[in-house]
Amino acid sequence: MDEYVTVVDHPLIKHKLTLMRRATASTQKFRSLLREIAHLLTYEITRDLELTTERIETPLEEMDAPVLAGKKLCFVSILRAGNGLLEGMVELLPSARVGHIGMFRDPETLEAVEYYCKMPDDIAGRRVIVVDPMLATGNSAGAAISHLKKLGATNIKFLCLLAAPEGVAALRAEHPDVPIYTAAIDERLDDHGYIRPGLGDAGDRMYGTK
Ligand SMILES: O=P(O)(O)OC[C@H]1O[C@H](OP(=O)(O)OP(=O)(O)O)[C@H](O)[C@@H]1O
Ligand SMILES: O=c1cc[nH]c(=O)[nH]1
Ligand SMILES: [Mg+2]
Repeated sequence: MDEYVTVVDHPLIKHKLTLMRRATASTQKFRSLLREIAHLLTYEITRDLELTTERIETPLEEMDAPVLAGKKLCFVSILRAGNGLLEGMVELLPSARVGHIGMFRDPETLEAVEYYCKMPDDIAGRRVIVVDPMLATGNSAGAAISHLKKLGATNIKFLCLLAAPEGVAALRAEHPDVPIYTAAIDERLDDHGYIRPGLGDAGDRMYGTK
């Protein structure tokens, strides 16, 4: 891998991801773990946010205290499963703008089919973080990022929970300017485009649709 791929390596993330992988994890447990991991991943992916200072008064004296500058952030959730990560992210950064892009994978071709898109008008000027728990073939993330670039976005990162080596390679090739952050890279993709060992279908596990 290269410097554009960050595996966020932390014992808490590894432990919580293991709990999510277990086939016995309930829908409720799966969702709450995803939200918790989203907090930890957000901590890492926002490490380079600029700061400025504000003059404040503590109970004892005045000081110049650090605050986030600009706050021109936009999170883009790839529906449906992206919303599980998004929820945890907006808890940490409640002033971020949010865009949604609906994608499903054609089960035969594994190509991404877009069915919805709603973005803030000023997306071109924002730092964009695209989120989807699963990076399998890379088709969904690649198509979502291409759409955002057509809308003028130039500063884009991609955040997922679990990636296949094939998806990382495909996304690096299609969008070499987009850094990828993930909690883990698994062994492989299977013949149906599932990440192995993986955790199954993230959307179905989050929403109990299977
Ligand atoms: O890298 P890819 O091969 O494109 O696979 C990853 C995509 O597959 C899943 O979505 P799915 O199509 O199951 O839709 P859902 O989120 O509505 O369940 C997942 O949430 C990603 O969006
Ligand atoms: O393993 C996979 C692959 C694509 N989408 C998922 O939700 N899981
Ligand atoms: Mg999807």
